Amino acid sequence: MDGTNGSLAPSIDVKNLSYLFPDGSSGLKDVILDLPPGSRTLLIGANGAGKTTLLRLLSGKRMAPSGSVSIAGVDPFKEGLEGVTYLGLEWVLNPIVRTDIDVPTLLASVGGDYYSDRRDQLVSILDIDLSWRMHAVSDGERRRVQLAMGLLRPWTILLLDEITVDLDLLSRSNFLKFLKQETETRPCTIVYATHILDNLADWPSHLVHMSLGRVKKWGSMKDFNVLADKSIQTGNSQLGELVLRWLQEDLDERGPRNGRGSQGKTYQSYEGKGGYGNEKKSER
Ligand SMILES: Nc1ncnc2c1ncn2[C@@H]1O[C@H](COP(=O)(O)OP(=O)(O)OP(=O)(O)O)[C@@H](O)[C@H]1O
Repeated sequence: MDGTNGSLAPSIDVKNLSYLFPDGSSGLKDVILDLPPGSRTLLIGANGAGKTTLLRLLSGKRMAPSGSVSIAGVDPFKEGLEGVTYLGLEWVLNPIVRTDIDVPTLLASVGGDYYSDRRDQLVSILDIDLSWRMHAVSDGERRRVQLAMGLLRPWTILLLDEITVDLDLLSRSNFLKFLKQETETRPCTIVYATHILDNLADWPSHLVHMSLGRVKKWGSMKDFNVLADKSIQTGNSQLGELVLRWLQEDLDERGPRNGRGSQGKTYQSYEGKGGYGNEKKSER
């Protein structure tokens, strides 16, 4: 926990949280987490590990899990969650940001005139040109405007599902600095799911490692003994090396998706079922 406002910030407390998708398949199994007020947590895991599922549950977007979730002492499934911002794919895909609309109008639509100081700060940090029209900007420029929109209201919990992939290195670095400063200057807590660890080693206060719908490990950066310097052999940060080891262990435990002993299908099991193989054969 950093800063003087940490104790006023919300904690995230998850006990034995399990979730089944509507098709009956398992989404989360007995997830236990205790993230302190004012923490900045990186949520780490291979594709399909369950990061989005967990973030959506924490935001109250999915219902009726077994187990309990408490955010700042409030159960997001029973009571409305004030101050929780979840920024993920659905939010990114909102079509309004591809129409012929100007930036000031968009920012005003999410409270920009009310939170004018924050608006001006975000416009500056994300290097946004107020004369842009949204149908005529690059992907990264559009993402910067979206981030300003998403972060404008002063949230107390921010759940970020990798949405910085389009940002150039400097914009991403400034954005992450801004988030760090937020947790240090006002009561708020962040969980950020990402695969991109470049220049991130001194950002998190906590790490969570997920695999196959479970939280395998979590703790503070100190618990994991991760420093911000680079490995002499590979040039990777110690954080990068730790995560590579975790993902390799997960793959070794699970086995390849279509390999022997896995539950995944093989190409063979698709033969005769109208897959690509069949179409190609019939063309010959
Ligand atoms: N609606 C659904 N019904 C059934 N299974 C689903 C559904 N949505 C996701 N899954 C499965 O749940 C698992 C976890 O998905 P999730 O999106 O949470 O992973 P993730 O860790 O966020 O992955 P990524 O890094 O690729 O974004 C995956 O194996 C996925 O196929």
